[in-house]
Amino acid sequence: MVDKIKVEDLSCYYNKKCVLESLNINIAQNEILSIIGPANSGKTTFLRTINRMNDLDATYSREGKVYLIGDNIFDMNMENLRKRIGMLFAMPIPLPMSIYENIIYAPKRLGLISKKSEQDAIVEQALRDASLWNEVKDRLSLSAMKMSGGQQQRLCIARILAINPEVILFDEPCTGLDPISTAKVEESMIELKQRYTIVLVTNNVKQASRVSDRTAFFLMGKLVEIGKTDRLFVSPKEKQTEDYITGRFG
Ligand SMILES: Nc1ncnc2c1ncn2[C@@H]1O[C@H](COP(=O)(O)OP(=O)(O)OP(=O)(O)O)[C@@H](O)[C@H]1O
Repeated sequence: MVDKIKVEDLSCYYNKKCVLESLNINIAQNEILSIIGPANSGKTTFLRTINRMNDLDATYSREGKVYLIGDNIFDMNMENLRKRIGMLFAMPIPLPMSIYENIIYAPKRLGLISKKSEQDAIVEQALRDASLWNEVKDRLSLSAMKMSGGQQQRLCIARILAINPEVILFDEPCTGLDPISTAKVEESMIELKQRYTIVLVTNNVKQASRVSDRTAFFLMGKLVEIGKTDRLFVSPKEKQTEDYITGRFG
Protein backbone atom coordinates (compact mmCIF):
# COMPACT_ATOMS: atom_id res chain seq x y z
CA MET A 1 0.00 0.00 0.00
CA VAL A 2 1.17 3.56 -0.76
CA ASP A 3 2.45 5.58 2.21
CA LYS A 4 0.63 8.89 2.31
CA ILE A 5 2.57 10.31 5.25
CA LYS A 6 6.10 9.46 6.35
CA VAL A 7 7.30 10.79 9.66
CA GLU A 8 11.07 10.65 10.02
CA ASP A 9 12.85 11.19 13.33
CA LEU A 10 10.36 13.79 14.50
CA SER A 11 11.02 15.38 17.89
CA CYS A 12 8.95 18.25 19.31
CA TYR A 13 9.64 20.61 22.18
CA TYR A 14 7.86 23.26 24.23
CA ASN A 15 10.28 25.60 25.98
CA LYS A 16 13.05 23.17 24.92
CA LYS A 17 11.40 20.34 26.89
CA CYS A 18 11.00 17.29 24.67
CA VAL A 19 7.34 16.17 24.40
CA LEU A 20 7.69 13.90 21.34
CA GLU A 21 10.89 11.96 20.86
CA SER A 22 12.37 10.61 17.60
CA LEU A 23 9.09 9.49 16.12
CA ASN A 24 9.07 7.34 12.98
CA ILE A 25 5.67 6.42 11.56
CA ASN A 26 4.37 5.69 8.07
CA ILE A 27 0.67 6.23 7.44
CA ALA A 28 -0.82 4.38 4.48
CA GLN A 29 -3.23 5.86 1.98
CA ASN A 30 -6.86 5.05 2.82
CA GLU A 31 -6.18 3.78 6.29
CA ILE A 32 -7.50 4.98 9.62
CA LEU A 33 -4.62 5.16 12.07
CA SER A 34 -5.68 5.69 15.69
CA ILE A 35 -3.32 7.24 18.18
CA ILE A 36 -4.08 6.31 21.76
CA GLY A 37 -2.30 7.06 25.00
CA PRO A 38 -2.82 8.72 28.37
CA ALA A 39 -2.95 12.50 28.90
CA ASN A 40 0.23 14.38 28.03
CA SER A 41 1.64 11.61 25.84
CA GLY A 42 2.03 13.96 22.88
CA LYS A 43 -0.93 12.88 20.74
CA THR A 44 -2.30 16.36 20.07
CA THR A 45 1.18 17.79 19.57
CA PHE A 46 1.68 15.19 16.85
CA LEU A 47 -1.50 16.27 15.00
CA ARG A 48 -0.74 19.97 15.45
CA THR A 49 2.74 19.35 14.05
CA ILE A 50 1.43 17.56 10.95
CA ASN A 51 -0.99 20.44 10.38
CA ARG A 52 1.66 23.03 11.35
CA MET A 53 -0.71 24.65 13.81
CA ASN A 54 2.13 25.25 16.25
CA ASP A 55 4.25 27.25 13.82
CA LEU A 56 3.34 30.55 15.45
CA ASP A 57 3.99 29.34 19.01
CA ALA A 58 7.37 30.81 19.97
CA THR A 59 7.85 28.23 22.73
CA TYR A 60 7.51 25.33 20.27
CA SER A 61 10.31 23.83 18.19
CA ARG A 62 10.84 20.62 16.26
CA GLU A 63 13.39 18.48 14.49
CA GLY A 64 12.91 15.87 11.80
CA LYS A 65 10.77 15.61 8.69
CA VAL A 66 7.20 14.82 7.74
CA TYR A 67 6.50 13.96 4.10
CA LEU A 68 3.12 14.06 2.39
CA ILE A 69 3.65 11.89 -0.69
CA GLY A 70 7.24 13.03 -1.06
CA ASP A 71 6.68 16.72 -0.18
CA ASN A 72 8.18 17.87 3.10
CA ILE A 73 5.24 19.58 4.81
CA PHE A 74 7.56 21.95 6.67
CA ASP A 75 8.61 23.45 3.31
CA MET A 76 5.09 23.72 1.91
CA ASN A 77 3.22 26.99 1.68
CA MET A 78 0.41 27.13 4.22
CA GLU A 79 -2.40 27.53 1.71
CA ASN A 80 -1.32 24.38 -0.09
CA LEU A 81 -1.01 22.51 3.21
CA ARG A 82 -4.52 23.59 4.29
CA LYS A 83 -5.91 22.29 1.00
CA ARG A 84 -4.20 18.93 1.45
CA ILE A 85 -4.62 18.29 5.19
CA GLY A 86 -7.84 19.05 7.10
CA MET A 87 -8.25 18.94 10.86
CA LEU A 88 -11.30 18.38 13.04
CA PHE A 89 -11.12 19.48 16.67
CA ALA A 90 -12.61 18.05 19.85
CA MET A 91 -15.23 20.76 20.15
CA PRO A 92 -17.18 21.63 17.00
CA ILE A 93 -16.54 25.25 16.09
CA PRO A 94 -18.99 26.25 13.35
CA LEU A 95 -18.80 29.79 12.04
CA PRO A 96 -21.69 32.04 13.16
CA MET A 97 -23.39 31.87 9.77
CA SER A 98 -25.76 29.57 7.89
CA ILE A 99 -25.15 25.87 7.28
CA TYR A 100 -24.62 26.62 3.56
CA GLU A 101 -22.17 29.48 4.19
CA ASN A 102 -20.22 27.37 6.69
CA ILE A 103 -19.47 24.82 4.00
CA ILE A 104 -18.51 27.12 1.15
CA TYR A 105 -16.50 29.55 3.29
CA ALA A 106 -13.15 27.74 3.04
CA PRO A 107 -13.43 26.57 -0.60
CA LYS A 108 -14.23 30.18 -1.59
CA ARG A 109 -11.33 31.59 0.44
CA LEU A 110 -8.94 29.07 -1.05
CA GLY A 111 -10.18 29.92 -4.56
CA LEU A 112 -11.53 26.42 -5.19
CA ILE A 113 -14.96 27.50 -6.52
CA SER A 114 -16.38 30.34 -8.48
CA LYS A 115 -19.82 29.57 -9.96
CA LYS A 116 -22.96 29.37 -7.79
CA SER A 117 -23.95 26.07 -9.43
CA GLU A 118 -20.60 24.62 -8.33
CA GLN A 119 -21.23 25.85 -4.80
CA ASP A 120 -24.60 24.11 -4.55
CA ALA A 121 -23.09 20.82 -5.73
CA ILE A 122 -20.19 21.06 -3.28
CA VAL A 123 -22.52 21.83 -0.35
CA GLU A 124 -24.80 18.90 -1.18
CA GLN A 125 -21.96 16.41 -1.67
CA ALA A 126 -20.12 17.47 1.49
CA LEU A 127 -23.32 17.18 3.57
CA ARG A 128 -24.12 13.79 2.05
CA ASP A 129 -20.61 12.51 2.76
CA ALA A 130 -20.86 13.72 6.36
CA SER A 131 -24.24 11.90 6.71
CA LEU A 132 -26.04 15.18 7.38
CA TRP A 133 -27.86 15.96 4.11
CA ASN A 134 -31.18 14.33 4.96
CA GLU A 135 -31.36 16.15 8.28
CA VAL A 136 -30.65 19.64 6.94
CA LYS A 137 -31.45 19.74 3.20
CA ASP A 138 -34.62 21.81 3.78
CA ARG A 139 -32.98 24.39 6.04
CA LEU A 140 -29.57 25.20 4.61
CA SER A 141 -30.04 28.88 5.50
CA LEU A 142 -30.49 28.07 9.20
CA SER A 143 -27.75 29.33 11.50
CA ALA A 144 -25.25 26.55 12.25
CA MET A 145 -25.32 27.69 15.86
CA LYS A 146 -28.88 26.32 16.12
CA MET A 147 -27.84 22.74 15.32
CA SER A 148 -27.28 20.06 17.99
CA GLY A 149 -23.72 19.29 19.12
CA GLY A 150 -23.61 16.08 17.07
CA GLN A 151 -24.92 17.87 13.97
CA GLN A 152 -22.38 20.67 14.46
CA GLN A 153 -19.57 18.12 14.57
CA ARG A 154 -20.79 16.51 11.34
CA LEU A 155 -21.10 20.00 9.82
CA CYS A 156 -17.45 20.57 10.71
CA ILE A 157 -16.62 17.29 8.94
CA ALA A 158 -18.59 18.51 5.91
CA ARG A 159 -16.61 21.76 5.96
CA ILE A 160 -13.38 19.80 5.70
CA LEU A 161 -14.74 17.54 2.95
CA ALA A 162 -15.72 20.58 0.89
CA ILE A 163 -12.01 21.34 0.50
CA ASN A 164 -11.40 17.76 -0.61
CA PRO A 165 -8.11 17.26 1.26
CA GLU A 166 -5.97 14.12 1.06
CA VAL A 167 -5.60 13.63 4.80
CA ILE A 168 -8.03 14.34 7.66
CA LEU A 169 -6.83 14.64 11.24
CA PHE A 170 -9.44 14.00 13.93
CA ASP A 171 -8.54 15.22 17.42
CA GLU A 172 -10.87 13.48 19.89
CA PRO A 173 -13.85 14.22 17.63
CA CYS A 174 -16.51 12.64 19.85
CA THR A 175 -15.71 14.39 23.12
CA GLY A 176 -19.00 15.37 24.70
CA LEU A 177 -21.16 13.62 22.11
CA ASP A 178 -23.87 11.13 23.06
CA PRO A 179 -23.54 7.50 21.89
CA ILE A 180 -25.83 7.96 18.86
CA SER A 181 -23.96 11.06 17.65
CA THR A 182 -20.68 9.27 18.31
CA ALA A 183 -21.81 6.30 16.21
CA LYS A 184 -22.72 8.66 13.33
CA VAL A 185 -19.29 10.33 13.40
CA GLU A 186 -17.62 6.89 13.50
CA GLU A 187 -19.74 5.69 10.55
CA SER A 188 -18.68 8.77 8.59
CA MET A 189 -15.01 8.05 9.33
CA ILE A 190 -15.29 4.48 8.09
CA GLU A 191 -17.02 5.68 4.89
CA LEU A 192 -14.46 8.41 4.37
CA LYS A 193 -11.40 6.20 4.49
CA GLN A 194 -12.27 4.97 1.01
CA ARG A 195 -11.21 8.40 -0.27
CA TYR A 196 -9.06 9.89 2.46
CA THR A 197 -6.26 8.99 4.84
CA ILE A 198 -7.39 9.47 8.43
CA VAL A 199 -5.43 9.97 11.64
CA LEU A 200 -7.62 9.75 14.73
CA VAL A 201 -6.43 10.84 18.16
CA THR A 202 -8.72 9.38 20.78
CA ASN A 203 -8.80 8.87 24.51
CA ASN A 204 -11.40 6.19 23.92
CA VAL A 205 -9.65 2.86 23.30
CA LYS A 206 -12.94 1.23 22.35
CA GLN A 207 -13.38 3.82 19.62
CA ALA A 208 -9.88 3.06 18.32
CA SER A 209 -10.70 -0.66 18.25
CA ARG A 210 -14.03 -0.03 16.46
CA VAL A 211 -12.87 2.20 13.64
CA SER A 212 -9.16 1.97 12.94
CA ASP A 213 -7.07 -0.29 10.74
CA ARG A 214 -3.92 0.29 12.77
CA THR A 215 -3.32 1.75 16.20
CA ALA A 216 -0.28 3.52 17.66
CA PHE A 217 0.22 3.72 21.41
CA PHE A 218 2.04 6.82 22.67
CA LEU A 219 3.39 7.16 26.19
CA MET A 220 5.24 10.18 27.57
CA GLY A 221 6.24 11.39 24.12
CA LYS A 222 7.35 8.02 22.79
CA LEU A 223 5.81 5.59 20.35
CA VAL A 224 5.61 2.40 22.40
CA GLU A 225 3.92 0.20 19.82
CA ILE A 226 2.15 0.38 16.46
CA GLY A 227 0.37 -2.39 14.61
CA LYS A 228 -2.85 -3.71 13.16
CA THR A 229 -5.68 -2.81 15.52
CA ASP A 230 -7.02 -6.38 15.76
CA ARG A 231 -3.61 -7.70 16.76
CA LEU A 232 -2.65 -4.84 19.09
CA PHE A 233 -5.83 -5.13 21.14
CA VAL A 234 -5.75 -8.93 21.34
CA SER A 235 -2.05 -9.54 21.84
CA PRO A 236 -0.06 -6.36 22.50
CA LYS A 237 3.69 -6.86 22.28
CA GLU A 238 4.55 -4.41 25.04
CA LYS A 239 3.50 -4.64 28.68
CA GLN A 240 2.81 -0.87 28.77
CA THR A 241 0.37 -1.21 25.87
CA GLU A 242 -1.41 -4.07 27.60
CA ASP A 243 -1.65 -2.11 30.86
CA TYR A 244 -3.15 0.87 29.03
CA ILE A 245 -5.72 -0.97 26.93
CA THR A 246 -6.87 -3.05 29.87
CA GLY A 247 -7.39 0.12 31.88
CA ARG A 248 -4.62 -0.47 34.39
CA PHE A 249 -3.36 3.08 34.00
CA GLY A 250 -4.24 6.33 32.25
N1 LIG B 1 1.28 25.07 24.11
C1 LIG B 1 1.99 24.35 24.98
N2 LIG B 1 2.95 24.94 25.73
C2 LIG B 1 3.67 24.22 26.61
N3 LIG B 1 3.53 22.90 26.83
C3 LIG B 1 2.57 22.27 26.11
C4 LIG B 1 1.75 22.96 25.16
N4 LIG B 1 0.89 22.07 24.61
C5 LIG B 1 1.17 20.87 25.19
N5 LIG B 1 2.17 20.98 26.07
C6 LIG B 1 2.77 19.89 26.87
O1 LIG B 1 3.23 18.89 25.96
C7 LIG B 1 2.98 17.60 26.47
C8 LIG B 1 2.16 16.81 25.45
O2 LIG B 1 0.86 17.39 25.38
P1 LIG B 1 -0.25 16.94 24.31
O3 LIG B 1 -1.41 17.87 24.44
O4 LIG B 1 0.37 16.78 22.98
O5 LIG B 1 -0.62 15.49 24.88
P2 LIG B 1 -1.91 14.62 24.63
O6 LIG B 1 -1.44 13.20 24.59
O7 LIG B 1 -2.67 15.11 23.45
O8 LIG B 1 -2.75 14.85 25.95
P3 LIG B 1 -4.36 14.90 26.16
O9 LIG B 1 -4.85 13.50 25.95
O10 LIG B 1 -4.50 15.35 27.57
O11 LIG B 1 -4.91 15.88 25.17
C9 LIG B 1 2.29 17.80 27.82
O12 LIG B 1 3.26 17.69 28.83
C10 LIG B 1 1.74 19.19 27.75
O13 LIG B 1 1.67 19.77 29.03
